Amino acid sequence: MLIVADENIPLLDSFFGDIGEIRRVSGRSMTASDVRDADALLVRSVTRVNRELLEGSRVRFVGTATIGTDHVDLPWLEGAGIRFSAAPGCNANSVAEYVLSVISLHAEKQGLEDWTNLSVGIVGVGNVGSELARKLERLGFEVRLCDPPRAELEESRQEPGENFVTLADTLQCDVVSLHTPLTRDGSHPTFHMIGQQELAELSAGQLLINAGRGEVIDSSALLERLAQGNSPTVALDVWEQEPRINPELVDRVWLATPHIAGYSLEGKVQGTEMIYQALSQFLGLPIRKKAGQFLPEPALSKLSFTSSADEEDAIRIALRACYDPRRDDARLRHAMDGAPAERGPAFDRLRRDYPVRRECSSVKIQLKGTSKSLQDSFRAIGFKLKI
Ligand SMILES: NC(=O)C1=CN([C@@H]2O[C@H](COP(=O)(O)OP(=O)(O)OC[C@H]3O[C@@H](n4cnc5c(N)ncnc54)[C@H](O)[C@@H]3O)[C@@H](O)[C@H]2O)C=CC1
Ligand SMILES: O=C(O)C(=O)[C@H](O)COP(=O)(O)O
Repeated sequence: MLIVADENIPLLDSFFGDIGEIRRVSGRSMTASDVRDADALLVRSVTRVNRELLEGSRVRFVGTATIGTDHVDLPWLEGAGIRFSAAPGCNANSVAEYVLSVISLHAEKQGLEDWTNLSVGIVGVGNVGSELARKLERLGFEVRLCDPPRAELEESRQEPGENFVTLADTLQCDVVSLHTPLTRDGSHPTFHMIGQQELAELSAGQLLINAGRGEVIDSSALLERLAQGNSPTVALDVWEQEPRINPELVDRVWLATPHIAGYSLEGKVQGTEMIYQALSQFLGLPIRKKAGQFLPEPALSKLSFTSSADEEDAIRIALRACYDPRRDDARLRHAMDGAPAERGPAFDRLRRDYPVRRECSSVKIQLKGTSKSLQDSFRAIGFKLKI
């Protein structure tokens, strides 16, 4: 059995080595000739999986080690009888931690003494949005949720569900965080969902975060908005036309990262684990391996705080010890300084050579004499506590 896989999927040998022969190829430049004699294809988000890639091949199974599936022509795969599996939720916690770190930096920049005074609107309340909402609510933030597809579903089932609000209501919040998939059809398409009109609703003091897909924001409209007065602060992890992103937009936004919100080691390895499970099931093989067995000891495993610690400082220190988006921002800005033809490859290299980043759950926090509210905050973020 031949498995063709994106070389950037971690732990290929550990998970798939005893299932078949593995051929590693570049996900970005994968062609039909790379996959023609494969039985299974394993990809990440940078490979367009469609008729052009797969027609005439032996491929019977496609797995993507990602949450998003907008790079895959699902109707075509179904019509061709090819089994497909994604990795829903694999890196949801990683994205939620990215957003928390961004909000904490924003609160500090605003000189806020208590970051929970910010209201947060979440657009798209699936695996990522729900995980983020859970953490924020436990921390004490006011959170507004916008998810028309879920709202309609719950209404049609007459289920008591979340108290969803409209996009317009969400845009009134101090922070607006986008977590929808990229869709172009259906009753709630997200392509350019945030355009000129929506951007005009946002003003200085507000923070707009996009860690969903770049095309959810109309970037020409965003560039225009950022050139006007009273414009919002913007943090972008995802971009239109990756990897050849617009350097002018990078210049104009406050935080710019190269689509790495979901790049915790845990998130990536769980993605591999989920497609390993799906392929094993498809082939009728037992599932013997688990992500946890391949996760190394974290470089930072313990942090201590005593009663003298200021609560806001303690949370900031701990969050940023795990993940500080400013490092990724600096790397991306540096990559954009290169020659125009070099920028796309540089964007991809930042992602390929991404340093190991561990989630907050890998760090144990030792607390001596600290308040109950600080303990609750650490737990809400996902840290383990030793009191
Ligand atoms: N930046 C990064 O590294 C990552 C980005 N992502 C992106 O985040 C997206 C969301 O991930 P999950 O929460 O796991 O997906 P999910 O499928 O669990 O949830 C998406 C939610 O968005 C809602 N939605 C759809 N259209 C909407 C609209 N027009 N307005 C408001 N809500 C709408 C859906 O009803 C659903 O509840 C993924 O599709 C992917 O594109 C995911 C992981 C990492
Ligand atoms: O899971 C998703 O969806 C994502 O956006 C991934 O984090 C993207 O990572 P790559 O597949 O582009 O490495």
